[in-house]
Amino acid sequence: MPSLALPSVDEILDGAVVVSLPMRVRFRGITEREVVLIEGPAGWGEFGPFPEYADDEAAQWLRSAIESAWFGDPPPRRSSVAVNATVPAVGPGDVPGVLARFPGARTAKVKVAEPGQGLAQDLARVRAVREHLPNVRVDANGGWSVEEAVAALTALTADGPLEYAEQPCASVPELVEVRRRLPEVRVAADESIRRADDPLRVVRAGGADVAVVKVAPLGGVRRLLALADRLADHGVPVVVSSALDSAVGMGAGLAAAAALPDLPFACGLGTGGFFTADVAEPRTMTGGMLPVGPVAPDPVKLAAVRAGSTRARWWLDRIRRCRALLG
Ligand SMILES: O=C(O)CCC(=O)c1ccccc1C(=O)O
Ligand SMILES: [Mg+2]
Repeated sequence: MPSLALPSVDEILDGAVVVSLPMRVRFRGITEREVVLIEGPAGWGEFGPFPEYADDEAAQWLRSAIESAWFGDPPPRRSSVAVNATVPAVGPGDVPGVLARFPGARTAKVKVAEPGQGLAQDLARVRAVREHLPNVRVDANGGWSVEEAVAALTALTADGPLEYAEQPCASVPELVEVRRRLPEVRVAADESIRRADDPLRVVRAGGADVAVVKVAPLGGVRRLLALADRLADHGVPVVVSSALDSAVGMGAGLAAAAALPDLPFACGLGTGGFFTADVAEPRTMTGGMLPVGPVAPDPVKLAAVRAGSTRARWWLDRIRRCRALLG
């Protein structure tokens, strides 16, 4: 991919569609997910860096969208991928309704350390999930101090096993310390990889047992696969996860998961059900698995979720700036 010529900004913007997908539940503080779909000779790609990301970080997401639309997916090694249920910071009473959107999933990732909530709420939510599913991981999005992480993970593992704790604390030294204090709890790094200049730093420092990897922030499927290769040299397996992607972006995540030589954990690619409308017919989850393969947007569905002209202009300007940064 780096050796291939990138399309011009006019080629990228020709046919680009800005969409706003309404969400069923608040997640990451948002209730509407805006992304841009671009079309190239190999199919469709998705550009959806979160609005607060600076251009240098967002440029990697553009590289990823270009890869999908101009160069397509690498060969798959599997035709379907096991996914986890993703449980936002809801009350225990809402857990069954959330889990119902992930038919057959045996693993749940439960959000914890939500601002404004406490350990009692995390424990209640995780307990409610354990009544339905055997396998639970938690994601704190860096929300705990080391002391809070040790207390929370001790309490959460007193009740039952945890597959791993994703980004319990924000910084690499804190992750290293949590691992040292709780050697029996696996730590997964997400933001320490996705938002780092050097995605291997956390692993070299001894801060992660598992790496959560997302296609767009890493600059595309092939870059993700190259990173997974290097992580494997350190004995660290990867879990491919979404960035709240539309059905098009999810195709890239599924393509990456399908191309990996080893895939020991369920992937966080089941979040399509968070949207009440998407750009294509939702993939059908059966037995906790999603089928691999690209999708093209459905023109009728696309028209229904098209963003207004002010937001569209903002996104297309952002693409212009990011394309310039890719050189
Ligand atoms: O991994 C999953 O189960 C779903 C994806 C997810 O949690 C996520 C989606 C968008 C932004 C951040 C995150 C995250 O892992 O923190
Ligand atoms: Mg995470």
